[in-house]
Amino acid sequence: TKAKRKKTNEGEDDDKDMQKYIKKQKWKGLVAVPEEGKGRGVVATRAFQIGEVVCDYHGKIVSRKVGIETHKSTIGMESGYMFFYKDKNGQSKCVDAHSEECECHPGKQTIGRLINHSSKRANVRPRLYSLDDKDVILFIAQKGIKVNEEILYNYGASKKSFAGEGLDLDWL
Ligand SMILES: C[S@@+](CC[C@H](N)C(=O)[O-])C[C@H]1O[C@@H](n2cnc3c(N)ncnc32)[C@H](O)[C@@H]1O
Repeated sequence: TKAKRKKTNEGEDDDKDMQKYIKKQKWKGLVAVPEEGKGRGVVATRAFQIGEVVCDYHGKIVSRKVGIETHKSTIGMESGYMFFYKDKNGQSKCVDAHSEECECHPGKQTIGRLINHSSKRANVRPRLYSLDDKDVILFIAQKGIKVNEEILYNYGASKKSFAGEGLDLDWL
């Protein structure tokens, strides 16, 4: 029916928009702001519905091994911007976002790398997506998100896990 077709088209349009935002790293409804005790953080400037794509974690896809090496060699402002995951073939990989500016978007601060951690107040969760055969880590709203709410996800790390080794992670 017409209504059904319209709905399908709307879904396709949403997908096209999302792919454009991933490629251009131009997500809507988010702003980076200073968050007390956490450095910077990401806050919603519009409401997000449960299940909506909020943004992605943008960086360079590397192997877990390379990710660990880079993680160990980064300090200060460049430390803590690695996203470890398993790809669709079960291979351990890492999104390396340690550089303030990535190679593919010079002069641009990508927003996903600025999302802070919370185990109790997380409102987005990561989901693996593929675009042009490249892995993309999307953040999906796991509950309704209101304007001015900080975007948070559970890093899934603890003081004892790899990310915490030798680091002063009081906030975990
Ligand atoms: C991926 S970055 C998040 C953005 C970071 N706050 C910034 O200003 O660039 C991860 C780092 O943010 C800080 N961080 C994340 N969640 C935090 C929290 N709940 N409390 C305090 N610091 C946090 C830690 O320094 C961590 O290494």
